[in-house]
Amino acid sequence: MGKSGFITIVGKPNVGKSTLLNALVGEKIAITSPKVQTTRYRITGILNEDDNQFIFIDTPGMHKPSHSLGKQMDKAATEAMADVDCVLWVVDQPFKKSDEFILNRIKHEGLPTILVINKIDELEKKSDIDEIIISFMGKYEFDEIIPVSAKDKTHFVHLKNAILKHLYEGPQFYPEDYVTDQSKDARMAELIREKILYATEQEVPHSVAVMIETMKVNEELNTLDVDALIIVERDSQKGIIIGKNGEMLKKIGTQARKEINKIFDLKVHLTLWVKVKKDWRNDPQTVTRYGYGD
Ligand SMILES: Nc1nc2c(ncn2[C@@H]2O[C@H](COP(=O)(O)OP(=O)(O)OP(=O)(O)O)[C@@H](O)[C@H]2O)c(=O)[nH]1
Repeated sequence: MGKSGFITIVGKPNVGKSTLLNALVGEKIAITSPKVQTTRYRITGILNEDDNQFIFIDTPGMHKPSHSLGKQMDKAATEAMADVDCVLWVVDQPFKKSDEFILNRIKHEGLPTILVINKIDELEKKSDIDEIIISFMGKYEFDEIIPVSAKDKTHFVHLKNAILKHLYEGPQFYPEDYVTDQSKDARMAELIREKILYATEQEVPHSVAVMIETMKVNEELNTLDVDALIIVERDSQKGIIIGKNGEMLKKIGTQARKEINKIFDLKVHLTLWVKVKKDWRNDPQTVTRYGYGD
């Protein structure tokens, strides 16, 4: 009988948690970007392999929260560490004082934890990996310390074998064709947000939320008509997202549509709307309504 279980992926913002999740599952489940704090809620990605089922939980990068959205993100990451079989703590640099925040939570949960050193493709010398390993030694009784590259899928067999030791024999939790707990709406909204993260700078990416308003099958054209709402915090941000003569919005729409078509094997007709909701990230109710709350 195969094994199955839950594995939470935690770490600071931008260390490559979502890239690792996608690479392990073999499908784009979570959006990724070079901007910090891309992931805003916990996302489950499921890998079925050789009768085993790995249920990975990707979490928002842990940081000291400064607004309601940040508090919800932090809560999502912390709660995802309860009741799991194993934790992957992803890092890409030697231990710093700022890592104590996560270390203390890991110590508090006391779960089997694998330290995953990511982005080794970017390191020039083997001694750079050693430096990271040494800096984390003695901080916690890590089950294993495994250097990987989520980008190149390096040392994945070793990583999966290390995880398997903590999973349990028994029936699988999800059907074999199930890859994520996210709804189609949520995945589409996230793909649109990803294109905005790449297209905008400074505070704009962090001020954006995306919601799918309506989704209707158009039988005449054999398309799926999707209306999505992009929410920003200020009028100036609305101007940036729309761009001169609407060019920015058009670019975001085209990129999102192409990827949605590919991932869902669909023909989508996507219409984007932009709305200002002042300081929405500071309003707990709005944060929840936009899908980032409990
Ligand atoms: N070179 C290299 N880049 C990587 C690797 N893994 C992730 N990245 C890049 O690092 C950046 C952040 O990746 P994400 O997967 O979004 O990071 P995250 O930890 O989920 O980020 P948050 O959502 O902010 O917590 C992206 O630009 C990725 O392409 C890797 O193994 N090698």
